[in-house]
Amino acid sequence: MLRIENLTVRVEDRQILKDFNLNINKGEVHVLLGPNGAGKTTLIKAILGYKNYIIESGKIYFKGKDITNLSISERVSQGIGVLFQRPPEINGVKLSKLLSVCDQKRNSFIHKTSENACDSDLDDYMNNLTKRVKFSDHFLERDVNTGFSGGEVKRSEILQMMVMQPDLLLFDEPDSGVDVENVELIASVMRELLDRDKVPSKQEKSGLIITHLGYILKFLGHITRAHILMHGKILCSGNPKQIINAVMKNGFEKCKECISCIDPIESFKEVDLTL
Ligand SMILES: Nc1ncnc2c1ncn2[C@@H]1O[C@H](COP(=O)(O)OP(=O)(O)OP(=O)(O)O)[C@@H](O)[C@H]1O
Repeated sequence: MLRIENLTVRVEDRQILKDFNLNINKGEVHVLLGPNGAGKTTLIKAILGYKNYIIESGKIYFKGKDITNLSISERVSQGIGVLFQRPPEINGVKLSKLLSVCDQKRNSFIHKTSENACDSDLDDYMNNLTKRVKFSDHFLERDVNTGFSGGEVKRSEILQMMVMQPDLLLFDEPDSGVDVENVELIASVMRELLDRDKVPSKQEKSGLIITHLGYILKFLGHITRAHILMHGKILCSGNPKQIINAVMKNGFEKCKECISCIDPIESFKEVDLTL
C-alpha cells in the first residue's frame, strides 16, 4: 500500500528525515514512535505532499504508483487520509461545510472506480456519523476547530476521516489531549475505519499510527509492527508490545544502544509485557 524508499526530507535548512525507508502492506497497521522532534509529523506531511517539506531524494509509492511529485489533492483523491496532530483553526468555514466538501471529494473518487457506490442521503448519513463521535448537531455549525477542546479537535478530525474513507489512514497522535472515554471512542472508530470493506480474514485498509505513550493501542486490537524513528530514520522495528514496553521502561535514549545490535528486538526480551 505504502512504500517509502530512501527518503530524505528537508525543512528550511535542516534535513529531518535521512534515507528513510518504510513499507506498509495492504491490511497492515504500523505504529511509529520517537522522541519529540524526531520527524514523525514531518513524515506524515511529506507523505501528504506539503510544499515546504522538501524531498531532496527518495521516492514515495502508494498502491504501487510513484506519488512523490503529486499534489496534496491528488494524493488525497487516490485514498490517503490524515488525522492531524494540530490541525489549523479555519475561521468562517463551518464543520458541516468542510464535511460536505470531504464527501464530494470521496464521491468524485468513488465514481471513478464504482458506479453504484454513492446514493446515500447526505443529511442522514452525516447525522449518523456525527452521532457516532458524540457531537450534537449544533457542533456542525461551528467554525472548524475554532475554540474546539483537545478532544473535540480529534473527534472532528476522525469525523472527516469517516466521511473520506481513505485506504491509507495516517493518525498523528490521535490520543494526545484526549480523556480516557474519548480515547476508547476514537480507537473504536479507528478500528471501524481500518476494518471497513473487510472480507473475512482480509483487511483492505492500512494504517500508520503515531503515538507517544501507546495507550490507545490497548483498544485497537491487532497491530502489525512498531518502529522507532530516531536520527531521521527507523532505528528499530518489530513486535509492537515489546517495543512499546521497552520504550516505556527505558526511554528512547536506550534505543541508541540498539544501533549496533544484530537483532534489536532481542535486547528487549526481558521487558515485562504489560500492554
Ligand atoms: N514548518 C517547519 N518549519 C521549521 N521547522 C520545522 C517545520 N516542521 C518541522 N520542523 C522541525 O522539524 C523537526 C521535526 O518536527 P516534527 O514535528 O516532525 O517532530 P515530531 O517527531 O512529530 O515531534 P513531536 O513528537 O514533538 O510531535 C523539529 O525540530 C521541528 O521544529
